[in-house]
Amino acid sequence: MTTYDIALIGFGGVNRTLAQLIHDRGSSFVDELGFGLRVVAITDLRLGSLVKEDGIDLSVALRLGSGSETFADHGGSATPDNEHVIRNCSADIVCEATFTNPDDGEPAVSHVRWALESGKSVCTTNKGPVALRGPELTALAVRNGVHFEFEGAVMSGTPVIRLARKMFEGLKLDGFEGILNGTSNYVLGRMETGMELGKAITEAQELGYAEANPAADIEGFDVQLKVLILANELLGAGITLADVTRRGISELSAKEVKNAALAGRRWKLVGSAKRNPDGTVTAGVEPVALPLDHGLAGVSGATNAVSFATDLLGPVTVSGPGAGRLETAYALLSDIIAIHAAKAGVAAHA
Ligand SMILES: NC(=O)c1ccc[n+]([C@@H]2O[C@H](COP(=O)([O-])OP(=O)(O)OC[C@H]3O[C@@H](n4cnc5c(N)ncnc54)[C@H](O)[C@@H]3O)[C@@H](O)[C@H]2O)c1
Ligand SMILES: N[C@@H](CCO)C(=O)O
Repeated sequence: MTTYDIALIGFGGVNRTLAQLIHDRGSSFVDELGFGLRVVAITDLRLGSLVKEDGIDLSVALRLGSGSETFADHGGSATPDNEHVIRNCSADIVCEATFTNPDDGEPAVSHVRWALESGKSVCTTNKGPVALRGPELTALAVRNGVHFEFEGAVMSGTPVIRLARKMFEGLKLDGFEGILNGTSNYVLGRMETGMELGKAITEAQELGYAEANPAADIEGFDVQLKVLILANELLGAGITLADVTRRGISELSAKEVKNAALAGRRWKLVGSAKRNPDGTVTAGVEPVALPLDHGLAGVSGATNAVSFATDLLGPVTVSGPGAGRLETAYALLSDIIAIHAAKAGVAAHA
């Protein structure tokens, strides 16, 4: 029976929920998915680091976080020791779910690089490494015979990247437009009811949607990274973050948002990219007051949706959860499933 040993880098909402899934359903994975999962290392800024080659007792790890206990109280260290843990633990797969840093993607870029260099595959929901160093890290994975998967970096557990890659073969993608941030979409919906921006943001934080610094959601930095990922990964745009224009929603008042809804329009934060006749790609993020009959106007709450412009089918829209601890933990599980399938494929052709 195949068992994958997992290292969890960052033990917050997403990786903690993945650990809960493994704890609760791990025994059914073997029958359902053809493999078992065992967590052999966890690091976190607040909890430190814990490494157990025969598997960490997740019922113990999952109880930590609210009190003063750290991994140091359970045979581990009070510090994350990320490079040592990532390079030396026995994990087959590293799940990187630390804070997204939109400036340079660090330290997550280093976490991913250390894992790939030490022959470990990586699954990540962290947009930084994917948006800012994606091609370089993918090439490093190939050179080391491992996998770099990042389905959860865009639209959480909604499999937009793998779907476009596998199901759009033969189609020419000329662009996309979408609602790619659950927090801002949830906030705009609450503002339509008259709720002030600050209170709506607090609600999104309590629901586990928001970034550590919610300005990333509200000012469009999160969508800017996601537009860059989709443009480069799916349109082959070859652009950089500086090429993606950005405006957020903090410029909108609750009154403007509410009045627009009364006038038959809905404010949405829209990320888009369009291939120009000369082959270059123009990309950006901006708030738009959409007419109610627009395909994206009805996308509410933390739901995301992206409509791809294709040559043979016209617009094709993918919609689903764009944020949420469980939804995003599933994205990491879907990455592990993809790695297992790739390994099985290789074995089948060996
Ligand atoms: N929550 C969602 O809905 C969602 C959806 C898609 C993608 N993401 C992305 O997934 C990542 C994790 O999201 P989350 O909701 O779990 O965030 P979170 O803030 O709940 O958890 C992040 C954890 O990482 C830890 N951490 C930060 N820097 C670290 C470091 N250098 N070493 C070790 N641990 C470190 C923090 O202590 C924290 O516990 C983020 O990059 C986020 O943008 C989140
Ligand atoms: N904070 C992000 C999480 C998903 O990337 C959002 O609200 O969409």
